[in-house]
Amino acid sequence: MTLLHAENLVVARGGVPVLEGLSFKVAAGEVLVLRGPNGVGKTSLLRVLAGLAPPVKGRVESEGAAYAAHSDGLKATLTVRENLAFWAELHERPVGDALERMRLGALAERQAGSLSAGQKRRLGLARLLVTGRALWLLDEPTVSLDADSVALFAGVVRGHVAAGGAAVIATHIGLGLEEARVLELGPFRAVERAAPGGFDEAFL
Ligand SMILES: Nc1ncnc2c1ncn2[C@@H]1O[C@H](COP(=O)(O)OP(=O)(O)OP(=O)(O)O)[C@@H](O)[C@H]1O
Repeated sequence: MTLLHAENLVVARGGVPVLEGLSFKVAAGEVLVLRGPNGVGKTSLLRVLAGLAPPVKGRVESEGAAYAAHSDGLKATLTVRENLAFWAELHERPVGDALERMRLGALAERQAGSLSAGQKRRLGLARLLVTGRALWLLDEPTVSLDADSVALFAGVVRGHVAAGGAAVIATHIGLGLEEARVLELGPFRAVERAAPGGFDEAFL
């Protein structure tokens, strides 16, 4: 079953096309890793896939996705448990075992604002579990995570796809998900973006 279908996408940021000619499908049970140098357009593409920004051209079809980005969208004054309860209510779902699965049990009564960067990240990822969405769109999900937490995260993704979910993940590091398909975005850079004289925009 296809959970995401992107067709002939042109993706812009700030009105400037950054990626073009992108077509791909993501099926249940699949992990697609987006790769490419800083500024190539991974975040911009994920925002379009999540429906947060429209594509300049092309189409995105999905049944809706859970999106997790740099700003985790956590409520700083609520506890870890309350944050998850808030998200669960929003999605009309039970909190279930999200706390335990992201090893947040011991931090359940702490205010989210007092967590370390990595702990906040784990809470942001626990949020995905309570959305009940089959498709996860993840922007650099392992930033601030230590090696154990990266492995924990990879295990949660593996469990999610084994249960019929799918994930699209922008990341610079290897996640140890051998089954993941990799989409290199470099070849899809929008031509208009290339400055004359071979100027390398990657260093802007
Ligand atoms: N708000 C914005 N307005 C205009 N241009 C932007 C904006 N945000 C990002 N850009 C530009 O759009 C291009 C794509 O950025 P994007 O964040 O999608 O890249 P990325 O591949 O996710 O990068 P990174 O690996 O550094 O996270 C970059 O050239 C960037 O400078």
